[in-house]
Amino acid sequence: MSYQKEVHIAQLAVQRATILTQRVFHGTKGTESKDDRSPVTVGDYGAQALIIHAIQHNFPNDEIVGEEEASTLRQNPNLTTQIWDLVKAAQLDDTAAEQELGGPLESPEQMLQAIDAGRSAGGLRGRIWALDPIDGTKGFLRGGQYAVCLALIEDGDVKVGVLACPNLPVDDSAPLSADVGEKGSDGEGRGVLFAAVFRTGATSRPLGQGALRTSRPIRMQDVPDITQATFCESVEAGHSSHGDQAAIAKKLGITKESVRMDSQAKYGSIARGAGDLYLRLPVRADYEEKIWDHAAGDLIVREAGGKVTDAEGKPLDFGRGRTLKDNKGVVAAPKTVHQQVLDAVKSVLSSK
Ligand SMILES: Nc1ncnc2c1ncn2[C@@H]1O[C@H](COP(=O)(O)OS(=O)(=O)O)[C@@H](OP(=O)(O)O)[C@H]1O
Ligand SMILES: [Mg+2]
Ligand SMILES: [Mg+2]
Ligand SMILES: [Mg+2]
Repeated sequence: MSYQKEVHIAQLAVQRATILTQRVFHGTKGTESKDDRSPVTVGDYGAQALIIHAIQHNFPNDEIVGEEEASTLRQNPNLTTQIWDLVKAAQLDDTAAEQELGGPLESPEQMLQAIDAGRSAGGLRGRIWALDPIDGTKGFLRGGQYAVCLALIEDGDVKVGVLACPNLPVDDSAPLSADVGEKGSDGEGRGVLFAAVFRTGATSRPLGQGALRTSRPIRMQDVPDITQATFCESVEAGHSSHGDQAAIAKKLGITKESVRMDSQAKYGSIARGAGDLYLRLPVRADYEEKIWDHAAGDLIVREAGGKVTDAEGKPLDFGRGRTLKDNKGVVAAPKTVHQQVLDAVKSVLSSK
């Protein structure tokens, strides 16, 4: 199977969803108090509805594991109306592309049903889409990095992965910096769409509507000297262990500051050679990573010449349900240096 239709639809679907998420961000900027999470709630539900509608239109027999579900939304008609107004209005300029996605949704009830179609339990058999409508919620709220993430898992293996990152530079060669990571902005030159298909490589293209089909290949960069590597990690100290990650970097002789950014933008950034390593060491032993937080990024990095494992060196297992219950942590690096990085990870973890 070539998965050409799947990747094409997935790209258009996340692209359309970012029209909504960007409108939500701009529409609420300055009007909400800093700790108000309502924009992300609206964005999460709206983006999930739009993407599931597109999947169901094109692949009606596939299952979907989506992060959100509509039960609390059903109790809140005002919020439902607010989201419905945004969902109705989020359309691609390209009418043929819009038709390919099934066109606009028909009613608020259809929207709620679409959101709830993301309830699959996942597992080892069949075609299952993993969807994170807004990954990096904190990044989204502060105008920093976030991603709209969609992957197709077939019989437990990721076959297609797409990541829309509205606040990353379009330019694949733009170096990572703390500014790109933590602040970001969606001004000129920002917005990138990463994609990968199993065994055919990874690509990026501008997220802007003018350039629907101008993908270019991306590769991780060589790391001839690990001490010069740039590593990415989560912003939130509660999501990955900054202390362990600093100790691993030190063990490798890395002196550069880490680049902290929210979301799977970390996977996209290393896949295109803007950084080198992504380290995510667990803070709590009982947390199970969710498949929608990793599936697309895992494939994009592997197809760009990288290797992705957990902290023990096992590949991420997407066939175990809604979570990566057999994995702890994430270590993503170019193939050539992955073992060296993993040795440092094991050494730091065993000395704790
Ligand atoms: N305890 C714990 N440990 C690890 N991961 C967790 C944890 N709690 C939440 N999450 C998930 O982290 C997702 C965001 O990951 P990031 O790497 O972007 O983290 S951060 O936002 O920079 O902190 C975030 O995804 P979103 O909810 O889509 O933002 C969560 O699914
Ligand atoms: Mg997430
Ligand atoms: Mg999310
Ligand atoms: Mg969440």
